[in-house]
Amino acid sequence: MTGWTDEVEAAVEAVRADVARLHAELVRYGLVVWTAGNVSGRVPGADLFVIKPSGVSYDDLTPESMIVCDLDGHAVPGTPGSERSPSSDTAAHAYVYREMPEVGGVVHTHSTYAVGWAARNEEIPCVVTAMADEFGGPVPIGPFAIIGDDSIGRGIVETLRGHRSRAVLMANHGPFTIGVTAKDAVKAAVMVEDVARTVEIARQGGPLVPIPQDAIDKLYDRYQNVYGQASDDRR
Ligand SMILES: O=C(CO)[C@@H](O)[C@@H](O)COP(=O)(O)O
Repeated sequence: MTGWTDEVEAAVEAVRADVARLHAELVRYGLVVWTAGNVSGRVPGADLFVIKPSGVSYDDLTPESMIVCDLDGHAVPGTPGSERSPSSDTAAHAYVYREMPEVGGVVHTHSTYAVGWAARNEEIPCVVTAMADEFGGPVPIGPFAIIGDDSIGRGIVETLRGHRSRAVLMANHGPFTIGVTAKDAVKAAVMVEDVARTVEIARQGGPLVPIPQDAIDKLYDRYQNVYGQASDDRR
């Protein structure tokens, strides 16, 4: 018995379905191997979020197997999935939701090229328009942080708060992305791997040419405010 209102119950069901489905997108875009990545989504109108169980095959993820947590990262007792261990990164996701109320989704993957930049502790420089559009500049490196407690969350927040980028490459680990929804955070995870790969390959051919800051600003503004449809999540 959770004591949730009908509205909260309905919102939880919708986010469970959304988060379960979005893990398939990580597979579809080649961002994960085995179970090395996770998606979570905030429940609108409640101090709750939904995250996957730890180490469970993506093929076996269903809405009912998702875990509903409070913003301290504790599973809500008696809810479906609460008997399982949540993702190893639950405390990190919870910290982001507590500290950044504008965030509605968090994603982590070990996508190959983004992890390559993280392994070198090297930010991805803004040398292609797709980066200016999506991230508004370079994709930053976050601190090295131990897995399992809120250290990663603190690193994400200290790096991304006030930054245009919705992706951070946690040093020697990999990308974490945020979004206004879980789907939006998945999009950022797809895009950061795409630019990590493109810029890596470009650098093999010769020196990279930075985009001037005023052009980055214009590209970012257009993509955030004009590109796509007025009904898009980010507008
Ligand atoms: O990054 C790590 C471990 O390095 C984890 O996020 C990743 O393996 C996914 O773990 P979970 O299955 O979400 O517990």
